[in-house]
Amino acid sequence: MLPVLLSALSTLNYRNLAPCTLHFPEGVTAVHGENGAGKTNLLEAAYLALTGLSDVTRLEQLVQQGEKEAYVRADLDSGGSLSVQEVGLGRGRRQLKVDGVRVRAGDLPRGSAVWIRPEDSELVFGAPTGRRSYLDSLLSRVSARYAQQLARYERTVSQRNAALRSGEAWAMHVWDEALIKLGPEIMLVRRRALTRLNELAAEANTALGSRKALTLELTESTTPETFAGDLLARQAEELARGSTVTGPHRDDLLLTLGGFPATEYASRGEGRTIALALRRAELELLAERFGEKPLLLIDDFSAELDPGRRSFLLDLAASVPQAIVTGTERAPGAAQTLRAHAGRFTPDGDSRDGDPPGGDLDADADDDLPAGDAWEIQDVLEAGA
Ligand SMILES: Nc1ncnc2c1ncn2[C@@H]1O[C@H](COP(=O)(O)OP(=O)(O)OP(=O)(O)O)[C@@H](O)[C@H]1O
Repeated sequence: MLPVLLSALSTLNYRNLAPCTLHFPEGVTAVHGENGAGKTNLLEAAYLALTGLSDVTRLEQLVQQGEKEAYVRADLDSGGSLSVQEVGLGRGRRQLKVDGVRVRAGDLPRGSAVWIRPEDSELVFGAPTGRRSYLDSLLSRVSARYAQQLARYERTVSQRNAALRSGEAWAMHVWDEALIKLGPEIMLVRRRALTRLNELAAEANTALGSRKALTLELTESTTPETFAGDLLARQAEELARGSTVTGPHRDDLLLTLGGFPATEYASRGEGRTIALALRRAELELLAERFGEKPLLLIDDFSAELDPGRRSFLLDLAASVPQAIVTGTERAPGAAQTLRAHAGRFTPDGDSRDGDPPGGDLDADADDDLPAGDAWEIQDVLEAGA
């Protein structure tokens, strides 16, 4: 299958980024610049335009301060077949279009990008929620049915929790029935996927030079077989606490390094290594599922990493059809190098192939964007458009 390449990314009113259209060649684009220049924001915008996903709690955080709406657009090229994905953002609103037609987030190509960043260490050291959402968001991308069942399950848990808080013991059997229909399938898909994810993460951990074995295992609060009985048995406790305490929404992904739980025992560096292994496993799983390697976005390739692990990241970037690698220093061996400064990106003269600077970049190219104040943002954001 031909890889899908990001040929251009346009943004308007996105965080601190100046309006721009950046063009990307095949291979690695290195983006370097001082702290706060906008490097992470660029990767975040690319990830959003490609996948429709963002992990901010409020969408308005993505809109430039003082503005009401923001817009990002990805121009994609798959062996000459072109398509455009657009995302419009407003207060609490997000609208997506593919080739001008409104779509839902789940309709965007689900395996198109993987984002690796220093904050990934939180997957190891943070609360179970982060590890669960790593697994759920990966499985939701691998299987549309999983995404749908999980959304239904989570909605049912919220409704059941509301009923528990109102002391509606009489209504519990209705919610329990719905959970018992949805929960076991979620648990079984997680178990199956984890077998493969575990192998991929272990391979990546070895490739990263770790001498301690990494294993991934689910810590389940219940099982498909016992879920119905567990819900009944804990109903009194749940009514007292006002929340559902058993079910796949309470599972954790247990990471073990050298036989010890990594969350409690791993060093900072080991934690970063495990997080890198998890991201490479994500990339490999998506590639196996969709038959092509995703665009790789690597934020701050040198942060907290020794030379061996930096080379691992750079080799990983070189192994995919296209990657964007940021850092305060310039990633070596790139096909294109951009310098970030105050939300703007200018070409570095020193690109590997000696191309004249600027050939691939069109910063501040307002003429490439829809013209006028309201331009297509309004169109993209219009409810029901
Ligand atoms: N909604 C917003 N409007 C305007 N500016 C914003 C908004 N959100 C974030 N910023 C600013 O964007 C700037 C760039 O942030 P970004 O994380 O992209 O920098 P960076 O180049 O990755 O830096 P570092 O090397 O420190 O990681 C920050 O100064 C931040 O305050």
